[in-house]
Amino acid sequence: MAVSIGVVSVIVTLSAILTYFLAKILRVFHLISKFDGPPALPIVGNAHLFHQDAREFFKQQEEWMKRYESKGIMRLWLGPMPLLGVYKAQHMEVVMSSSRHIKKGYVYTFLHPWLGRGLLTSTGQKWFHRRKLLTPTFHFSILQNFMDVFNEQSFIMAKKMEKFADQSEPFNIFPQITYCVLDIICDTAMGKSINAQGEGDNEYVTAVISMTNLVQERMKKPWFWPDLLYDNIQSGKKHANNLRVLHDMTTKIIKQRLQEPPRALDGSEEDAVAGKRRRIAFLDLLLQMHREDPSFTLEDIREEVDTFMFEGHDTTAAAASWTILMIGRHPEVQTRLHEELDEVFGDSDRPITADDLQKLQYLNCVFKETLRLCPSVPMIGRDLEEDCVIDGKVVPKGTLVVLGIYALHRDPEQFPDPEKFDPDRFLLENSTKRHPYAYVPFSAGPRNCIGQKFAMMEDKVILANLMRKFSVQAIQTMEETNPLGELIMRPRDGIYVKLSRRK
Ligand code: HEM
Repeated sequence: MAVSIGVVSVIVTLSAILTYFLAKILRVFHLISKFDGPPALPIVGNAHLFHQDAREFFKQQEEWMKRYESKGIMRLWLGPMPLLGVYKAQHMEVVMSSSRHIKKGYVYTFLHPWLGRGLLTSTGQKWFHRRKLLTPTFHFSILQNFMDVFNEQSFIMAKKMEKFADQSEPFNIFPQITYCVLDIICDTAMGKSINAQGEGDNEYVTAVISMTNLVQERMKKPWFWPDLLYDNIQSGKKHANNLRVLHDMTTKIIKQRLQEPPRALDGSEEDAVAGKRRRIAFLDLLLQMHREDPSFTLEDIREEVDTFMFEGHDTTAAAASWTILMIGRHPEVQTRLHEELDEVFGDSDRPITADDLQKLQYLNCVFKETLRLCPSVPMIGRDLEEDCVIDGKVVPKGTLVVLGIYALHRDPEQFPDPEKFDPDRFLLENSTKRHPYAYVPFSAGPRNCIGQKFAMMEDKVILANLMRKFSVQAIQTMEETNPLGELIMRPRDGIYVKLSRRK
């Protein structure tokens, strides 16, 4: 009798657990099925439809987004996992403005080995604390100190470009800009000059570029996801090797700098050898925080320096390169830009100041319009930790919400004739009525890009210093560059241009 009571209670408990999970699954299925999307199969969902080729996959996403454009919501099943793509301003607002939906999607875990649980990858209280701690490091007064670096490196790049000027063969400008922004981010994040723009191979630069590519490759290929498998294939071994180079370098620099006397954080100190102001880097500010509060450890500092290195190079390189493509394809825009630059700088080749940037309003519009059509971060993933309501329907906890910035920026209700490149859309008089979440290349709300002002200043200095010297002619359409919409939106086939000297 005692045995049968035991058996019955086990069966009852198991049934209760099973019923609980089944009810949960059915609830998710029931709620998600209220949203439209391509027909799905049991178990695999829509995974069998996905193109393996990166370019074809991006085109497929564009085609799907178009199909469900009127609502700006599209449902997909990644196997048994529900995914909701949203790309109307009012839906973006629901997720982006909330301080509850801040958990990054699963694919961000592939950044953990490199970036740890730093600002980009952490969530909950840890993220909140870090964000509060780091926000002052991006204050305008700190960024102004970086203008020297932006000018110095973009002058080096413009000088190097002279060899391409007036030659009949086009060249790929994307790698040149990437090396320039790598020099800038190493100098501003770590206070270290690595001379990526120099001729020689640099182990650290090679590792940053290779690591970024490997992480993107792994995100795209679910069969690369289990560590046990990944660690034993060629990509995984390369990943491990890069990781050693990257962490060795940042650890070495942090330790070196810790031995030195702290630098004046207002950048007022003179360098006795160089005879000019000693620059400060983000690292100096982070070390100061460590001195004041050792619970912010050296490992925490490394996470943040690595995060700035990762987030601060590909994004800005892509944005500046796409802008050059757009300028090179629109002669009327180029003429207006040259007129504005001539008005501010005349014949002078002096460095650009923060005040000059304020005056370069048309450049600002050109850059913003480029980020509309070619947002460096084309989409963002959020793992819902609680239900939310989008378009009057409940989206259940556990759904991966993909905020489609690329598609959002093409909403004809917000941007009539959306494929047309028209910088005037961003003149003050044309943008005041737009929904605040219709244009979000840097995301918006509590989890927006902390480096937004840095990126805008840096890229505008790079572009202005190039365009003061050269005219540019692009030989591809955007389509012909074969854009890929991965973690970063980048041209698969590079950006080929011809340059001619202005004077
Ligand atoms: C054109 C250049 C850039 C664009 C378009 C851009 C865009 C973005 C976007 C869309 C996000 C949100 C990502 C998400 O929620 O998953 C983000 C986050 C972030 N960005 Fe940027 N970014 C740029 C440049 C930079 C630079 C130069 C830095 C650093 C120096 C930087 C540092 C960060 C960090 C640390 C985060 C995470 C913030 C947080 O979660 O609190 N970004 N960026």
